[in-house]
Order: sequence, then C-alpha cells, then structure tokens
Amino acid sequence: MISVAEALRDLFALVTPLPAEDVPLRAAAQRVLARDVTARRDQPPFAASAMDGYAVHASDHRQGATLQVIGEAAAGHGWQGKLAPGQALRIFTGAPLPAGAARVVIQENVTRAGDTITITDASDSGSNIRPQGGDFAQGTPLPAPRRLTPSDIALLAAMNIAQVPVTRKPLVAIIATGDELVQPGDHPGPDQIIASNSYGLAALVEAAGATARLLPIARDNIAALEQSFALARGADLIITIGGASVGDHDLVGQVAQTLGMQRSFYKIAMRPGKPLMAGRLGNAAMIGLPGNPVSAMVCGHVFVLPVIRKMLGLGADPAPLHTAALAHDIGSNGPRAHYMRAHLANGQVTIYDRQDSSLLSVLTQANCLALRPPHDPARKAGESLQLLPL
Ligand SMILES: Nc1nc2c(c(=O)[nH]1)N[C@H]1C(S)=C(S)[C@@H](COP(=O)(O)OP(=O)(O)OC[C@H]3O[C@@H](n4cnc5c(N)ncnc54)[C@H](O)[C@@H]3O)O[C@H]1N2
Ligand code: MOO
Repeated sequence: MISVAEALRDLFALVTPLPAEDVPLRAAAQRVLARDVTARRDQPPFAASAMDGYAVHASDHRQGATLQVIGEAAAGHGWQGKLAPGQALRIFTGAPLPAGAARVVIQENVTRAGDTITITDASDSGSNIRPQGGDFAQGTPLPAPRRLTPSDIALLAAMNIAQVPVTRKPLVAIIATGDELVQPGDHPGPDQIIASNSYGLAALVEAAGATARLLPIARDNIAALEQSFALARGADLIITIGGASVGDHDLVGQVAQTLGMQRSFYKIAMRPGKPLMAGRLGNAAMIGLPGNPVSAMVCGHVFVLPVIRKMLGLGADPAPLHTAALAHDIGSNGPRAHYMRAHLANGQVTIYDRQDSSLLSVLTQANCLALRPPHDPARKAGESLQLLPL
C-alpha cells in the first residue's frame, strides 16, 4: 500500500490544467482566471471630487474667504473651463475636477448666499480629490491564476473587461455502483439503501468549480458497469463509488481494466479509504472511490478536490492543513494514516468516538478531519495536531 502523499503525487500525474475559454463577466464569479488580464483604462479616468461641496483654487482655502460660484459639475456632467482665484465651482461626488482647482471644500464648511460662498471652516487637511488613476492605471494586471471573488468581479467591471478568460470547468462523471442502491425519492426494497455519496460527491466537486454528471446507478454486473463507463465518455474525470474492495461483487477495477484503464495505483495506507484506485481511462483520469459513504467523502476532500484544483490551473497542492491543540488524550494510531472526524471550537479539537466509515451523521457534525500519521504515538490533551477543515 502506498502513502497518502504518494497517491496524491500519482493522481497529479494523471491530469493537466484544462484550456481557457472566454465567458461574459456575469458568468465569471467563482471561475478560475486563466491568464493575467490588464485594466483597459485608468480609474478614475480623471481627477474627481470625493465629496459634495465646492472646488476652489489652492490660494483660496482660508477661513472667511468669499468666493463667487461660477458653475456646477456633477457625476457624468463635467464643467469645461478653468477656475481662477476668487472663484468656486459647485461640485458633487464623482464629478471631474475643473482645471485650476486644487481642493474641494465640503458644503458643511461653507455658507452660501446667492452666487457667493464664504468658507466658515478651513481646518480640513485633505484635498477631497481622487487623483486620476488613483485606484488603478491602464495596464494594471489582475494576475492569474485566481478563483474570482465578488470583489474581483467588481474590479474587472471597473477595468472594462466584459469577457473574462477562465479555465474550462472540469466535467466529472460520477458512477455509483451496487445492487443495493436506489436514488433518493425512490422506494427501496427490503435489502436496499439510498445512494448518498454520489450526491455528496457531486455537491463537493461542483462547489470546487467542476460540472458533475451524475450517471444512473450501475448494478453489480459487468454489462451494467460497461454501460456506465460508456455514458461517462467525454468526461475529464470519472469517479466510481463502491465495488472497489475484494468482494465477489467488487467489479469496478476488473471492468475498468478490460476497457483499457491504465492503473496508477490500488490501495493506500489510509483510513478510511484503503481500497482507493486510480488510473487513466481513454482521455479521462479515473478515481475509484471506496463505497462506504464517509470513505468516499473523505477521499473526495483529500484526493478529488486537489485533482480538480490542478485541472483548474490552481497548482498541484494537497488540501491545506491547519494545526490545533487536542482537547483530550488520544491513543496511538495503527499503520494507516487516519483522517478522523473531529470538531474544532475555540482552538481546541475534539475527536468523535465513533469513527466507523458508514456514519454520515458523524460527518455532518464534524467541521474538520484530525490527521493521525501512520504509527502516531498516543497523545495528551494540549498537544498539537494537524487538521483538514471541512
Ligand atoms: N475482506 C475485506 N473486506 C473489506 C475490506 C478489506 O480490505 N477486506 N475493505 C473494507 C473497506 S476499508 C471499505 S472502505 C469497503 C469498500 O468497499 P467497496 O468500495 O467495494 O464498496 P462496496 O462494497 O460497494 O460498499 C461498501 C458499503 O458502502 C455502501 N455504498 C456503496 N455505494 C454507496 C453509495 N453510492 N451511497 C451509499 N452507500 C453506498 C454499500 O452499501 C456498503 O455498505 O470494503 C470493506 N470491506
Ligand atoms: O477504508 Mo474503509 O474506507 O476504512 O472504510
């Protein structure tokens, strides 16, 4: 059995970043910027007033100065001309500053009578002017790669970038396998259960920026599995769930190999997740996840998400880990790395007693996985330990 790190290294070798496509700005949120884009203009494109008030000449900012109001500038409506000493221009936030003006006196600091203002308070040290290009200059880059946040979308809009180059979304085909499975909402027979991890995995990969194609449940026979693999054609990544272990009905590896899968590895020193399998099948990478629901979801976090991030051009890195102090003593770990459902609160991590890989109810309570390396010795409360946030 190979280690988690070796399995991840082998998985990264199976995929490459996908090509870029242009999408409209409205569709770019949460997508991954595929190459640097640069501002098409200065922002602001002119020196602009930051306040509602009066634009004045540099020499006129004195308490008691009396100035003649000679016009008005509003956002979208500049005033053409040059301001001379002794003159003031009524100006509003966002309006272009007129030539000759050096500052804007806020309207709270003047009194006005007809076309004359008197500055009543000249203590304001700021100019209340936004310089041209003060936010960004034409040519300023937004560097790739990055997952585009709402703030990035606002910035791209201000830069006048209407079409955004983003990495194509990986298409992930998900195949749940097993005679015991029915879809949520169906009527299970007496020996049947509801397919759950296929739905969890679809949600997980879509949250990471992939498109999930949830295929019909494949029954435990060669023909059904072959049909499912046929339906997965065109996917960048094929994920199977279940049928990965050593039982008589665990046929996924066998069928994948008759279809030409080049196996990269099978079985890893990890708990849950031991019967993980991976390889290349046609133009797709394939990951065979164990069927136990928690095993499938934990392998989703530890292996599938980093693989998707690599396909999106976000680099080949393991899931980021944190450290925290143990809230209680724990015993020693066995030969497999153990990813234990745990809860982090106030900097202290509590590991759940029940770690069976069928218990989804414990997984939903957990907000992290506490990582025990192989043969980790017993540990005391207060000792630190690595966590994978969920
Ligand atoms: N003799 C051995 N038996 C098992 C071993 C082993 O090493 N030797 N490994 C165990 C481990 S660890 C795991 S994990 C499981 C994985 O087995 P499979 O990947 O073959 O999964 P299945 O047998 O198909 O299913 C396991 C379990 O999960 C349920 N299941 C499957 N798919 C789904 C789904 N989409 N939604 C919900 N539940 C699902 C299935 O009904 C089974 O209860 O093997 C151990 N056995
Ligand atoms: O690896 Mo199994 O995934 O321990 O339940």
